[in-house]
Amino acid sequence: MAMSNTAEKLFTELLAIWHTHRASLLVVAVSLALLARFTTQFRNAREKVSVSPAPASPIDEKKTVQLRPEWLPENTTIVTPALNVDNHAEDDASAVVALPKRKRTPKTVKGKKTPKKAPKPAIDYNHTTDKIQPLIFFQSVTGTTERRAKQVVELLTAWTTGCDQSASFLKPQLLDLSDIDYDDYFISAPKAEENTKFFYLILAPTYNIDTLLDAFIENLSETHNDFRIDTASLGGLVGYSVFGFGDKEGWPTEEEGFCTQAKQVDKWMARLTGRKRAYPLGMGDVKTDAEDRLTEWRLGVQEALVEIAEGRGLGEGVLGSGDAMESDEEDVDDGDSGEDTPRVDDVEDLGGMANTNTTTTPIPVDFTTYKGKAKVNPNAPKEMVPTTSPTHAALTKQGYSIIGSHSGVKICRWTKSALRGRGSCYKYSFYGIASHLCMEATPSLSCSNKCVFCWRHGTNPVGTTWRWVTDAPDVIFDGITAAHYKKIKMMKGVPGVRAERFAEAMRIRHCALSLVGEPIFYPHINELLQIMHANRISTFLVCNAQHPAQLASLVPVTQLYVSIDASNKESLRKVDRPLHRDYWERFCACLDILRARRFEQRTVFRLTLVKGFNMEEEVKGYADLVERALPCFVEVKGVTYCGTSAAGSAGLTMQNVPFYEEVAEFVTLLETELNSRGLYYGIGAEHAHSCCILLADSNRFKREGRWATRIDFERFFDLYEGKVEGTRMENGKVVGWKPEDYIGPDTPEWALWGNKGFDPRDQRVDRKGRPKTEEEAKASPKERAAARQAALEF
Ligand SMILES: Cc1cc2nc3c(=O)[nH]c(=O)nc-3n(C[C@H](O)[C@H](O)[C@H](O)COP(=O)(O)O)c2cc1C
Ligand code: SF4
Repeated sequence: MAMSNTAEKLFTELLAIWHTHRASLLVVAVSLALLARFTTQFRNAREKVSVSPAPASPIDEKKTVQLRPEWLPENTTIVTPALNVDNHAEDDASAVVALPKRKRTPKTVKGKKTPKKAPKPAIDYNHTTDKIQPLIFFQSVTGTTERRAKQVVELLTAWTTGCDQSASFLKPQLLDLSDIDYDDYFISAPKAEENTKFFYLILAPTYNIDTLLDAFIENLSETHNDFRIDTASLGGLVGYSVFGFGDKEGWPTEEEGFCTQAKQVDKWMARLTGRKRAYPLGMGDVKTDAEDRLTEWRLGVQEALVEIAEGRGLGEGVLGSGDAMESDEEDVDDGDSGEDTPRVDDVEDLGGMANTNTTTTPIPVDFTTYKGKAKVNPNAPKEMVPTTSPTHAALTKQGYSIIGSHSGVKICRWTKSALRGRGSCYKYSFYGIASHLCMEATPSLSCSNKCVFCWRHGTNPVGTTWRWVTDAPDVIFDGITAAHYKKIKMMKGVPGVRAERFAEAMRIRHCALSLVGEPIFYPHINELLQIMHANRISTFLVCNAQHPAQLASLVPVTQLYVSIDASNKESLRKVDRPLHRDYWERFCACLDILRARRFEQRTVFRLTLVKGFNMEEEVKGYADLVERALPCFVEVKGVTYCGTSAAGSAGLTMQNVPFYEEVAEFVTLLETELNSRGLYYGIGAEHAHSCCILLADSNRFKREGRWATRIDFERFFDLYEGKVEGTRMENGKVVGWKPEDYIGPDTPEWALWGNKGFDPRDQRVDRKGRPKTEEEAKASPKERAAARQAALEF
């Protein structure tokens, strides 16, 4: 009872206080709430700042590299859920600011796209003054399409010279899509005389594996979606038509994949030309009717050419005249309703319309039999190099072991040479890596360049984004090491193999991630590197300076390379033939990243000199690049001629291979130029046999007047594993150590400039394996040229 009275009294008093101070209490409560909210916001903001910690390494400039959204990786296809946990490339890196990742979409839209609708077909052709230049493009992996394209050119040439309208035609030209620069033909019509008008014919096979055609199609789509470029930028053409080759035995219907890539090419060309399809897409089955279908198509094309030449145009609005909306795939991502398009026929109806004769113009059903829903998902990821592909066959024939579907390993000539005591490659002379302890591998056989000196043109997978089935890093590691050991074991019975070296070789100490392709393209490169480091395998990684986002987020390696294939934008375009249109901006961003990381890991510029392409007049330009990135080392190497037809078609011959003396002269000039700018690089070592010379930063890699370019590998791992006090790896970043901390012994006398770089403990042999005397070892230029051909790439 007493308790209840007290409570009642307390309640009455509180009520009285509330009535008296109601206003002030409310003000206090609101203020407290506002303060609490403000504090929370402030704390969140601070937490966000700390997500990008300041670089732990002693980076002197705090210069940040802006990563553009379009440089961030996309389209990573993961095969097992376990792989999905960490796509490293989305992380940021020291001194690198990553912009928010753009939406995952196969498109590269870089701004607002205007206009949305492709213009109606209007042919800018004056039949009294203009001439038609037919260009016949083809892509071929096994040669069928190339042969057929040549036939078409021959027949068209005969027809254009003999027909009534012959005065209107220029001689048809044949162009291989593997060799041309897309930008010269597929952004806008090529530059020519004012009264020359172009007509494109494209002959394309279909492959359900990656070929160069994937890159071509991607390029067409990017051009269409690039806001800087007119949506119908090929509107200047007078017309186009596509013919596809496929195989009905393996891909019986279009739904099952017959000629899908030709259909895609046709779709994008319709868009890019503003619906100037002069004749419907033709398709032929290589095993049955290809010849008949091709003849039929060619005759149709000729008729269309006559109409254009006589000033009758393409026949606007008529089916087959190039309506850009004719495919079920064409509009999925465009947001284009197509409301005012004269003929937005649903493709599923086209076959039906033809059959029921509801249209006045017959549809050549043999060519375009669009019907039914696709059962095969055209966007399903492909294997980069499936076992059934010509690329797989070609690589295997050349001694590569393909691991999974996108990685490769090969034991190089130097590994064999070192096993037999006949000398290691330049990596031994410069850095102390004995070739028999080295494994050469890549987790990505694909690349985003088509360098003139690359032997893989035509069959190699290329692309600007990773879009393949992805293998797990541990599977790749197990596969490449097992394949490497297997190949080493095969050397057991080879005459001259030294027992002790053979035994040593059964423990891989080093991995050169460079072979072919672009290793940082592989989305799980960081995990793969970490597995290697955990096994105390040191890593040299060479990248092509086209993937700044991946480079920025790469974990430290023992030595990080960037290929510098030219000193300026124009020259880089000619030498590397990059697929990325913003290749120069990407390249420069990679240089800035290299500069930011030069105190974390040893950074290297790799120059490959090609006479007539990137040597002459470029010393100053290369010096500018060195000044920009300040790499620890600059390796200068003469190109190795691969002697394939691909090299020939890229315009490369033996004349483009510089002599060692020419490389030496170039390096001396570069050294002088750098020194004149206060950049004290000097020639630290040479390996004449590989036509390779090393420039090194003398402030960092010279001790008491002696060059110290070699690496202390054990020390590298001790630092990496935190076994040296104050050092560790933290979140994939170096803490408490720098490249100078793992410098090895002085560069040996025999590797220094002027001594040619051959370890005297090894035996020099001639090309037939016979021992060379000291005198014979002083090779003539001719012998050196021959040796240079034998020298392997990295
Ligand atoms: C690995 C491989 C994959 C192929 N994929 C397809 C396909 O998906 N659809 C198709 O219609 N034909 C396909 N073909 C058949 C080729 O398109 C056909 O053989 C063509 O003629 C090859 O042309 P080329 O010799 O000019 O490279 C494929 C052939 C190979 C060897
Ligand atoms: S970067 Fe290497 S693999 Fe790629 S195209 Fe150039 S040479 Fe070939």
